[in-house]
Amino acid sequence: MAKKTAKKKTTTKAKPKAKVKRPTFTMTSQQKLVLGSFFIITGLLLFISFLSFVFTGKEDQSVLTNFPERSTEYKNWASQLGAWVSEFFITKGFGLSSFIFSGLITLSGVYIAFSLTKAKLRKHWIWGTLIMIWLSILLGFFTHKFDMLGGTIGYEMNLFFQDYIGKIGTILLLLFGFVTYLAIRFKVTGESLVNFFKRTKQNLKDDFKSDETPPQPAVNIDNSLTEEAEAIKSAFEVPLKNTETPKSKKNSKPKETVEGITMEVSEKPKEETVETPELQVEVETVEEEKSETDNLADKLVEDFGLFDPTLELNKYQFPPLDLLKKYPNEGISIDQDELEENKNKIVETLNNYKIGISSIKATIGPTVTLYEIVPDAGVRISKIKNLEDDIALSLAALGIRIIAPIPGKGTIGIEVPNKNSTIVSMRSVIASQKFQKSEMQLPIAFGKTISNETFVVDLAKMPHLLMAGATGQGKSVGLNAVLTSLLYKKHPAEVKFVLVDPKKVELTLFNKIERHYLAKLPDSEEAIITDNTKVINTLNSLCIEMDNRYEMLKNAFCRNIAEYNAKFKARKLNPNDGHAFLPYIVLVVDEFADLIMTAGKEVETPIARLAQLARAIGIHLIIATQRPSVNVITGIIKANFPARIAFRVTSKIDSRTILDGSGADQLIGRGDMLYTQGNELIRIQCAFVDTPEVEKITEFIGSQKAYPDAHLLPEYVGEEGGTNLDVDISDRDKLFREAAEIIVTSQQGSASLLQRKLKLGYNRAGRIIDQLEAAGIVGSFEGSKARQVLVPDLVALDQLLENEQQ
Ligand SMILES: Nc1ncnc2c1ncn2[C@@H]1O[C@H](COP(=O)(O)OP(=O)(O)OP(=O)(O)O)[C@@H](O)[C@H]1O
Repeated sequence: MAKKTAKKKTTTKAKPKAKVKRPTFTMTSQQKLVLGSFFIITGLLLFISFLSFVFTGKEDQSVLTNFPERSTEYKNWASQLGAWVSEFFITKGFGLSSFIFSGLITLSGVYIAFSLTKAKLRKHWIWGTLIMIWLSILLGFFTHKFDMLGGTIGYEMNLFFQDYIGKIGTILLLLFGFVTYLAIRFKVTGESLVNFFKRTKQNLKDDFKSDETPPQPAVNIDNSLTEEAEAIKSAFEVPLKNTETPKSKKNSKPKETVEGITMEVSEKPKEETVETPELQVEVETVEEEKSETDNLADKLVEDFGLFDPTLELNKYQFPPLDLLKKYPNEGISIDQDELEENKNKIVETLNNYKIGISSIKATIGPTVTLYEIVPDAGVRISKIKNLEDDIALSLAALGIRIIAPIPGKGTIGIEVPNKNSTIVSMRSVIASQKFQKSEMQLPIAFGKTISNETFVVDLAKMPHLLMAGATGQGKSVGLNAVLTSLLYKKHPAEVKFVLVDPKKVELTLFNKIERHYLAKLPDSEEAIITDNTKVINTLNSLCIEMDNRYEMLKNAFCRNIAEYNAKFKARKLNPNDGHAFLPYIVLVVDEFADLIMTAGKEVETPIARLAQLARAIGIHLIIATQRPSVNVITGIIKANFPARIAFRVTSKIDSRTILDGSGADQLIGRGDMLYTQGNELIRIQCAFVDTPEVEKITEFIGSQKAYPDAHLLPEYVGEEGGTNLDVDISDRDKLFREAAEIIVTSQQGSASLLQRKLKLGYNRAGRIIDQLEAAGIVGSFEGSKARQVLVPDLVALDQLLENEQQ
């Protein structure tokens, strides 16, 4: 019982002890800088005083004995204070070794100001103080002649030792101190000392020897010796450097080198051993065998140069930068008051939640400033994350976003909108080096990041983009920025746009560049698609284009459009075999929600198909929507659009639908956006391009020589095209006869042959085959085998078709 109570007592006693928190004092970076500078200045002042004391100490001494007065004149460069401290440290203290003290004070200042490791500073202080004492005792031997050498302390300590162990004893004791210092500080060993002396002796000998001795083979030095050499090297860095000998000398004394004396050899011993013949592997490069076509291609390239897709419009001029507007106050101005005010607000708010801050850093962007916070040690980031909403509320400003923690940094970010935001002009991002020098396939300059860097991404890498945002938040401007970027970087031969604009207003300006940059269905008048049924046809046509391109890539043994085009430019692909230079195709759909609501699956299926497969063959989709609800951005669409942009949306749910997380609901609008390509979110101020600017650009391009027509997409005959066509001769496909001839000449009844030769889509080719079957030209479907061709030659075909007419 008694034991128990005793136990209890001890535990109850122990508890409050554990609870007691030692107050931790952490300084902000600014405080550190102030304190650090104070130490540096003090250290320098001490140094100046000491130095001056060496020359003026004698003269000042008489004055120093008196009580200090303001009028008294001092010779010391730091006047009265300098004379007093120097007298204290040098005469009464440690003599000349007091200089070490001034050095240590300055060093401390540097460590504090730049937040360097404290452990190292502690080491400097311990060793510095020991050296100071040691030196002052040593100099104490001479203090009776020059009293400032060892100072009173050094002199007295020297005398103290002399009284007990005599002069020699004191000298030996100091020597012992020196050796201990070398051993501990520089890890010097007896062996390394012996080696060092041997080496010095050897070098001296070498210096006296003539250079006539013929060079001898190099000798390996084992690792243990090299290690020792390293140890001495670190201990005696300076002497070693001085004794470095030229290479010829090193090699001239094999015996000595075997003993492990020649340090220099260890620097590159391996290179020398590699010279042994067994180790050298000769790699024979086998010349790739060239095929017949390769030889022909080389000859063509030799004669005509690489194929130039831009040749037809070789006079085409890219729009000049001047067409884009300059804004007067574009540079970022730093408002110190605002920064200070926001900082205080953040610190106060976090303090209210008992979250201490050890440092805070601001990065000013065009519309938003990022305050990066390092919380006090022990504050859990999850706590801040849980308080996200409350903190945003307390800061009471629209557009605050908290990132806890900033990925990869472990700090917490609070983004606060600037009172005066600056416009990021399209001109500034287009003119940036990053954009101008980019080697990307489809570079897009979206705007500027929070650290005011131009943000350029490659659409080809995305490979499709989903854009969402409530009305009036900058979506249309964003789309224009994308199109403008491409217009400034890509020749009309290299990229084609398919524009879908149900609103009928946003993209109409691009009509002017129809014959340069737009692609359309063969029978349509307008290149910009505003009608929903036409959209379905266009999307299916793009699917056909995709299938065709895959076929072309397959035949050319290429994995992607870049490889294919490179091969085509090198004239390795014959246009007579159906090959052609492939421009990138960018499909832009504005108001995707509208489309999905009216056409549903009919649109979703081809879009999903394109999104899944089109990346390799250069078709890229940009889809914009006002309503980012789940029935518009369905799972299948989302899964295929890893790159997403969110302008401001009205609810957290919308934000989740686009970005898989909140954040877009906390944006400030007017082009403030979040970009993700699957991982982190990047906040960007979208570049602003106004309608008149776009108009000027399209006019400039439109006024130049153009292609005869817009780029034609493959024809797509809708499902309503009917399956009975095959029976009725008059309703046969326009290409029926041509197809029949191809099939008969090649004696191969396959749809893919027609696809390839006639550049048709799978559906149309299939339909023609059905018609050929009905006409008795090919046999019936036989599973995976090609159909049988029932007509032996072209003459028989002519006869058959003529008979049909009668
Ligand atoms: N990047 C930007 N920088 C500055 N202001 C912008 C920016 N983007 C948009 N704005 C401002 O916001 C207005 C609306 O932009 P925009 O027309 O692009 O919105 P929207 O999202 O397309 O709207 P809606 O869906 O109704 O067409 C612009 O007229 C402009 O004043």
